[in-house]
Amino acid sequence: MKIALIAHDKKKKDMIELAKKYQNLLNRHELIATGTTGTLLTKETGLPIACYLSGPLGGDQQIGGEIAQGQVGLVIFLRDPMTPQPHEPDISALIRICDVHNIPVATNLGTASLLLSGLNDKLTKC
Ligand SMILES: O=C(CO)COP(=O)(O)O
Repeated sequence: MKIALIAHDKKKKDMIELAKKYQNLLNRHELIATGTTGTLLTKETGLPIACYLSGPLGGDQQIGGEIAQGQVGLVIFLRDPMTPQPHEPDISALIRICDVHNIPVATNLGTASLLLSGLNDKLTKC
């Protein structure tokens, strides 16, 4: 499954910890990410990640395009609800396109942990 990983700046530390915790699971999937998130995750975890443009430069839209084409199965998007983002329309569009195509999207750490542990359970039972 292709999994998209995206985190706003104040959530990048949480994303790194999450990726380390679920490293074995993530390793079994194809990973894509917005530019800064992906670069940081690769450096911190060694996971192979295809890095797209940085979010404010169009990375959210690139990932949204893949979701619209049915290529992404899960989105982890750790959003910062306390900081205004210059590309807010792109962020809304990304969440919307997940809803349009019924793609699971976690926008906070609690949901992300639940989704990844659920996926882990499912794979270990197979
Ligand atoms: O802004 C983002 C998502 O909206 C994340 O982009 P970066 O991973 O490039 O910081």
